[in-house]
Amino acid sequence: MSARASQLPGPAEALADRGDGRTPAVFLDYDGVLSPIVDNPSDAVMTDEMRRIVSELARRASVCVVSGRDRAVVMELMGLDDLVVAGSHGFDIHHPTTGRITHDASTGFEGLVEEVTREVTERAEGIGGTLVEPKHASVALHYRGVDPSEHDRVQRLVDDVLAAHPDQLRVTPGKFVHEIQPKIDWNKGRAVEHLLDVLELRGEKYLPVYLGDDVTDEDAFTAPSIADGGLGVLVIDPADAEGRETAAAAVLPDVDAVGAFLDGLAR
Ligand SMILES: O=P(O)(O)OC[C@H]1O[C@H](O[C@H]2O[C@H](CO)[C@@H](O)[C@H](O)[C@H]2O)[C@H](O)[C@@H](O)[C@@H]1O
Repeated sequence: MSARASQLPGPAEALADRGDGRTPAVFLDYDGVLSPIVDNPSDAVMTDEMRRIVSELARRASVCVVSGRDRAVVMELMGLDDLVVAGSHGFDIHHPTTGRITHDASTGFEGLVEEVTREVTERAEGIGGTLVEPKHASVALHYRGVDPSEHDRVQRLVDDVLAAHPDQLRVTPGKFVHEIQPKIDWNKGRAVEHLLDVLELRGEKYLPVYLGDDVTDEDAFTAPSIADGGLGVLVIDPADAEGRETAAAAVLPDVDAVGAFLDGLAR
């Protein structure tokens, strides 16, 4: 079910309505949730204060990070290596003690991703302001720094790449970024469901909570465990909330509010 973001309550109110005292199983997106959106992706380093909050929460509850980023990159930006992290939009999942967490969609596309990353990198060199971000299981073409008059060229580049691999690739939208991925039925929502199984977080004891800010996070908000009985929290600037339909059940306005919410969770 989708709602206008501007009409949703804060998560504390949404949780009070549920009033069930379950232990949260927390799933966190990275950019726009644990770190504010900035011009250069490599500048999105998590603050010491957010690191403290997330680490302390992980002592009280299960915490997994589910990011569009390459797993190694998001771990470095967080400065934490003791959390379960699902990188590349949930394709590449790692547990700090047991190692790689496999799933049906996790292998078989490495060569294609490498080939497409090369192709995108070569073609993007001709468009000023683009930034190519290679990942384990996808490639991101950023255009935040591209003059708006050139956005069509960026779109054409992506369309051409997709047209050359119509059955193998898809593109997911983001904030001034095109994410080119294998065309596989896997996303952040599937990753959350998989993690709930593998980490044995199912049952009436647990409340699955997912915080995200982007279009790809809607896959997690609509995942059965979040949509039915869990809690999806959209992080969105109130100025943008009127124009955003979401499957989340609650909203927070910014990264600071995320910190305050996580700090108070499971106490
Ligand atoms: O799923 P997430 O952890 O939220 O990652 C989504 C994408 O985030 C990054 O790009 C976005 O944030 C950048 C830093 O604030 C910003 O410069 C960029 O315009 C945004 O699109 C990241 O670079 C991507 O790889 C992620 O897929």
